[in-house]
Amino acid sequence: MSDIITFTAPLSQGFGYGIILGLGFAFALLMIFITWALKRYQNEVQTSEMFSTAGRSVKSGLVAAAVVSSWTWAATLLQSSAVAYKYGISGPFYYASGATVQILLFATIAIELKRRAPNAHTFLEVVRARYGTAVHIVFIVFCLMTNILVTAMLLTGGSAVMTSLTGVSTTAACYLLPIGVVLYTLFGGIKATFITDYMHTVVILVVIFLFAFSAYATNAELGSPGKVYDALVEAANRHPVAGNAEGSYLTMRSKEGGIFWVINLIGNFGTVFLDNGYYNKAIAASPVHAFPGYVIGGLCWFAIPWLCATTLGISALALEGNQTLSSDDVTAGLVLPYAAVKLLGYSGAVATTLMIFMAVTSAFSAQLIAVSSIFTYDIYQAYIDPKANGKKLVWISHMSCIVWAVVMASFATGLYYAGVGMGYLYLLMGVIISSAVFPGAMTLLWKGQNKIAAAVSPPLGLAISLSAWLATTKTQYGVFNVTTTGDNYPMLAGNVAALLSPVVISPILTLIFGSQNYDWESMRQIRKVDDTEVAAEAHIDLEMVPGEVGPTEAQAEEETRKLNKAALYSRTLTIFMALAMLILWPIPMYGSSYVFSKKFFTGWVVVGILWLFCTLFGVVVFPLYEGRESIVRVVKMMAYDAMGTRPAVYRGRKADEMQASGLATPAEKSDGEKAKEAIESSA
Ligand SMILES: NC(N)=O
Repeated sequence: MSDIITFTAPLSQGFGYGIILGLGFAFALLMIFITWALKRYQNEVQTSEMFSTAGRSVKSGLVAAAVVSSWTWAATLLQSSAVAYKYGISGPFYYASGATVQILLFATIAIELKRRAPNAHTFLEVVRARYGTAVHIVFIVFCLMTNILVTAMLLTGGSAVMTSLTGVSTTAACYLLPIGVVLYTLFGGIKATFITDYMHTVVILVVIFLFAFSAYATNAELGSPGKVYDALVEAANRHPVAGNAEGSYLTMRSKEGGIFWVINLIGNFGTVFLDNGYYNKAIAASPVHAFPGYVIGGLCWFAIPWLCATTLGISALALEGNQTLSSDDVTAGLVLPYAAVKLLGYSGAVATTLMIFMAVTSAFSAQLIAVSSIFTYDIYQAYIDPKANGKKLVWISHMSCIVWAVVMASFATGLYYAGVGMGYLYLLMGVIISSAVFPGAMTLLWKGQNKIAAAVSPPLGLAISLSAWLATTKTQYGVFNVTTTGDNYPMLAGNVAALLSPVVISPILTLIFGSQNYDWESMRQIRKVDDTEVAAEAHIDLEMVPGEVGPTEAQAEEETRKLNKAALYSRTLTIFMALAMLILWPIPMYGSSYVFSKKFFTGWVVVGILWLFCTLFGVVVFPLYEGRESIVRVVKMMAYDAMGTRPAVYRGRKADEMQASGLATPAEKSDGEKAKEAIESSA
């Protein structure tokens, strides 16, 4: 019988509060600077359009980086390591592939959204335009449930790690973690969060490399794939894994791992297809960049949980000796911090605290933008004040961020006291939300689905999934508690029922009540908000703010032509990539019950490390390359400003107006025009 590992925080509480509050405020300051610079040098005023759509001009590199950062939750690092610890080498793959295919498939949805509703702010607006109020309300509920679950997982996972490593109170962590991120999201809106998210991703990648090189190259106890391999063989001798081929940790043939894979796949269909954040990013992308942005983002993201868990979850097994982590600690997400401290001691604890802080805050900021756009456009503007101007909508966006953060901190604290950890929520998410995935996707893909099918199949699917989940718990265990309801089998039943029941219900209801035969016109009629007042207050001409002026007719036609061409190509490519991750790669390995040889394991680890290098290129180097002209222009203008040699042409006046008001000289006029041209060409 192994001893249960007890945690002693290696860092001080002062360090924990310093990271949570200090880094939070530092990012808020940085965001104030970025927002100021974007306004001064790029004319990006925080109009309501800018706050939630970034002027619809973001390029694929930055879209990919934003997808990676908002899809890298605390769970991506913690839960993936937990399943590696429980099921062995298959766990990281099942986590990573089970959450990558949805991003790849979403690329297709992103194109449809751009084609069919070019002026939409949220997915829900599109639902309303097609089906009207009843269906809109159903989807508001499902989308908000998605945001509740994701935010709760961020806070429960993040606070558990902060407590285990620094000893800060879990309640305090739940309330303090959101402060900095709310501040910086308020100042920055979606565009500025794209930029800070980029920095968060850099930190996360560097920390994963640090741990990977420690475990597989430099660590005194492990230090090579061969030694890790030997330690895994010993671990399986001490406690063979039930349901794995030969009881080994070194096989993809894992029954429980496979069950987790299905649950993971289904839950993540919900958290991508029903999270407004992913539609927000598609909306923020310039039309032709949405598809490559999502494909690059998905492929780059894969390596994060895969290598992180193949390093930390596996190192926990290799280094635990005769001890073992309690199942509560595994569910709470503490495998990763345990392994990090075992590998790198004090530095491992510091690196983990930083990495988890970055993962929680960047994903949290994406949640805030998503939720605020629902409250602003889908609740306030839709039902409370349809004539609200841009200024009022910005205020509503800000208030909803603050209220959401307070409510979610309280909810996460409640979950902590109820003994519900991040791992439980992770398995549960599909049961609660995934019945809206099929009718939601069909809103953009199938002209037949009628209003009744769209309104009824999500709640009916939810009733079926809850029944399947609870009935399986009852028949398997006879009692309901966190352990029994959180077991793999009840969760599997609930998840499968959630995703698949609407696949049957929606077509049947469409057949009974008749096809809608939708012409897509009402989606195209969605209009932008009038931000004239906000721009006037910032002394900037509205037409100079990126995204405020629509394309000319010729430009729109050209965009539609490109999007139509991309639609066919994207469907083929994304379906092929999804099949490769779901069938071509794992199924032969599962079916053959192959147990890894030492050489194969070494190759597996090397591929993981190389893939993370590709990620580094895709979401760190590529966005810089793509944005090089804007970066050089902004840096040059900052230098002019600092030297006092450049007149303030970016104060939002056209040069002729500046002249009229005595602010400009003829030389400034040509600068102003150049600036405008530059903005147009960068947009
Ligand atoms: N984003 C996920 N599922 O890690």
